Amino acid sequence: MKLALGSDHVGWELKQEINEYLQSLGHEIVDFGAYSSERTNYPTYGKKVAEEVAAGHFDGGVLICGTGVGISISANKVKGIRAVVCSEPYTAKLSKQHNNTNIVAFGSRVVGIDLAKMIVKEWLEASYEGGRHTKRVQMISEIETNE
Ligand SMILES: O=C(CO)[C@H](O)[C@H](O)[C@H](O)COP(=O)(O)O
Repeated sequence: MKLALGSDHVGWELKQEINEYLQSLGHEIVDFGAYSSERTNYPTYGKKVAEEVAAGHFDGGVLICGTGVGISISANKVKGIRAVVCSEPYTAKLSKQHNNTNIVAFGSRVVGIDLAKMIVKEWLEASYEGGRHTKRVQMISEIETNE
């Protein structure tokens, strides 16, 4: 898969490790920053990755900040984005199966590298189930349209 990565300065180090891991699994990665531990602002990167995914340039996105919360909130402000923030792989898996998430986010202050790897692996390997979930996901989209 072609994946867009983003983080703030707090998530930068973990993003480097996740980038290497995803490439080792054969995925094509583009890192949209941050590119150092110098203090920056997570909305910048949440928005950029979300816009790239929403535009169809990537199959999905991975976002990392201190908790995963701010950067995922930022991403979810972009139309067409369903970003999940999670700290264990079960939520990541079901977010794809039931909610058709297209971005997974987590926090470098919350999960270590091994759990982060499990989260992204479960998320990437899961597939959206459609069926009874289709109407609900459409209802989410309609919220955006009716803004
Ligand atoms: O977790 C985050 C947002 O949900 C951010 O990484 C931190 O809250 C924060 O922005 C880190 O910035 P700091 O100025 O270095 O504390």
